[in-house]
Amino acid sequence: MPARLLVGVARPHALEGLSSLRQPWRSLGASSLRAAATDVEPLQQGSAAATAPQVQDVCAVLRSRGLLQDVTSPDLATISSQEQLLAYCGFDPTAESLHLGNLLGIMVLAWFQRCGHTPVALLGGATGRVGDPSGKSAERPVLSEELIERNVKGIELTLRTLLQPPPGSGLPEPLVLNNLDWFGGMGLLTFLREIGKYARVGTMLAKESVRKRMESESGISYTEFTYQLLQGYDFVHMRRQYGVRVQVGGSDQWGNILAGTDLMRRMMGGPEAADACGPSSSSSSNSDTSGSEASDAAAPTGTQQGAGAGSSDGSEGAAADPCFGLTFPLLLKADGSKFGKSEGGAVWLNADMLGPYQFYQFLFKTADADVIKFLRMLTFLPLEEVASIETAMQAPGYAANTAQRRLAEEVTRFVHGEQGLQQALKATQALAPGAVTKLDADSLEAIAGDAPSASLPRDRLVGALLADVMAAVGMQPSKAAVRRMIKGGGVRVNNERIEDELHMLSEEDLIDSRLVLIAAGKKNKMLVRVA
Ligand SMILES: Nc1ncnc2c1ncn2[C@@H]1O[C@H](COP(=O)(O)OP(=O)(O)OP(=O)(O)O)[C@@H](O)[C@H]1O
Ligand SMILES: N[C@@H](Cc1ccc(O)cc1)C(=O)O
Repeated sequence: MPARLLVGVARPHALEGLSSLRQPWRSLGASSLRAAATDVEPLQQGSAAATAPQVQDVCAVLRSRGLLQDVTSPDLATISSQEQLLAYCGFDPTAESLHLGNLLGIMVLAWFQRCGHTPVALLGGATGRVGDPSGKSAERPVLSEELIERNVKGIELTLRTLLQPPPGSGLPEPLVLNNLDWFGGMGLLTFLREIGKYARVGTMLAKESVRKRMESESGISYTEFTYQLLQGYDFVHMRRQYGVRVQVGGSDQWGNILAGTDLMRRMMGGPEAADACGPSSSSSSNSDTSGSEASDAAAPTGTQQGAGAGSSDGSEGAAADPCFGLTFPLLLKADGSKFGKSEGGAVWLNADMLGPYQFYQFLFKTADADVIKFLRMLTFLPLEEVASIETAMQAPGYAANTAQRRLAEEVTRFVHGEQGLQQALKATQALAPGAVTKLDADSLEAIAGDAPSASLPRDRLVGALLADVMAAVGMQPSKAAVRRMIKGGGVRVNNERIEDELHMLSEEDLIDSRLVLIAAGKKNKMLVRVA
């Protein structure tokens, strides 16, 4: 029996019992991984191959979920159904947290993992110091070393947590690497002799990311121009050291990914590497390549094959195993702009930067037009279930936002765990107008980032007129305005409607003796703390 594909559960922790995948390579050192990966027997239906590690065609899965835009060779489909592969995605530490757009890369790695392959998360400790010009109209600011280190820690934890397989699931453990480990100690002369020698300036200049910036007034620095070589070498290095054979990234990374396969061909040489690592013009799995860097896709490949063949670290044999690049479409907002961190209003994955309640609420507000697509891309729900949600949406009697609720629950559970989801659900219920759920201070703190907050000394809260408090914190322009709102039934304290214009706040109104939530109408909420 082929391995069952692991769908239907949002968080890997919940996977126990679902998997028949094993991981015989788990106890192997990193350098043995490649050998182990090539020892895998092809999977055969109903044969003794049941004892071999189980792998599946990851391209078919990714395509069905809308997560495959381009692939450098269609052979990846066949090879991924026969051999265990290591697939990597890189993340530069340009912020303390990853964001919703980055979740796509994590999902793609997670699907590789669920198909029996090893996900490799690469932290760009070195590349983050250089700055990727892809998709950027201006030079990136230079971040301090301390900030980069802090950011690395922040995103590393998220990657490790989200890619952690449940104990006993049999899914491969993730590998988390940092490119500062190989670039940190590399001198300029080594870089120029060992890497730069194999790069072609013409090809580098032709990259969309470089070309666009060269046309701009400020141009491009030599530093950012070099970025593609660093990312390219990452692939070469990880292939040699760990047997990584696939690089994935958003469609904006196509140029950098090709820089990797190109450099690999030149540095490692051999006709097989040349054949397998180059992009194939017919390989695009999706005719809509709008997100890809068009000129990069058309960049000449296979020219100067094997130039400088052979590598200084004696890994020529690696050329026999083809390597691949794969991109997924960018996650776009309703206005067509990319979910990112530089574009403002980032939907952070780190709970310290965006609490589970706000994260949940953001997904809950997904437009009807996007929700099915997001269910496919951002959750592990079986596609049949997504299809039935889609059908239900068109049927009479559909309760509005059912699909959005499911999306928000699945993604929040995956990112923030069951506890985070429960916190988000509790705050959501408690804040529904007229809700009977009692608020607690933690739920209130969870929404604090959403509602503005203010502080007042205890003696200006306890025993004070509500109208005075609301005017003092600026919720209404005057006490008279507050009184009018109370009369109209628009004022709530901790979600309970206030009917008395002369209502006084008491100690009982202070949740956990430190917080009170005041609402004037549906949208104007304020969390008032005891100073
Ligand atoms: N909206 C998005 N949809 C899909 N993938 C994305 C999105 N944003 C970023 N990625 C992918 O996440 C990986 C890491 O991206 P990175 O953190 O550098 O980008 P970013 O957050 O968009 O940065 P910036 O906003 O500073 O450009 C890349 O593979 C990139 O393509
Ligand atoms: N260039 C990628 C991050 C990355 C870094 C190093 C790599 O080897 C791969 C990817 C980005 O900015 O999104």
